[in-house]
Amino acid sequence: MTQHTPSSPGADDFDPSASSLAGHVDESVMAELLSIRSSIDNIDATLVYLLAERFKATQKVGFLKAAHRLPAGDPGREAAQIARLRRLAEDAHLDPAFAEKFLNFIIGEVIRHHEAIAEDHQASSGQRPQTSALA
Ligand SMILES: C=C(O[C@@H]1C=C(C(=O)O)C=C[C@H]1O)C(=O)O
Repeated sequence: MTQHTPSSPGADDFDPSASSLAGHVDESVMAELLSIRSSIDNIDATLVYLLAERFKATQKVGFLKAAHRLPAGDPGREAAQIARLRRLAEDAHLDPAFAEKFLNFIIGEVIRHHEAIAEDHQASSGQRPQTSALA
């Protein structure tokens, strides 16, 4: 059996110099590209850790809602969050429409998780599914 012991958190078989451009562009251009990509690699790793932490928190919300038979989605909270993120995005020179789309994508996934948690909770406690939703 082969043992895999990463030398640093997140180290794996990732090749930071992997590129379809290798051999097709000037070496100095490639060097500059790889240097910029090293920042992109750090940012992407951070995004994964941030999302993992966010989902840890939203899972806790899902269990709390299931235990108290609350609806998975909270449109009032979502509207407030989206308005806030749109303002932050504008200040940060990020397209607010993209920020909204991205948050909506994540929220959609969170709501799916909450629905699954509620179903599991109802199945294990013998309760009937909750049909009412708050507007
Ligand atoms: C996490 C929650 O559940 C849902 C998911 C949200 C989110 O991912 O930010 C926000 C509101 C809810 O629709 C919550 O109610 O706080």
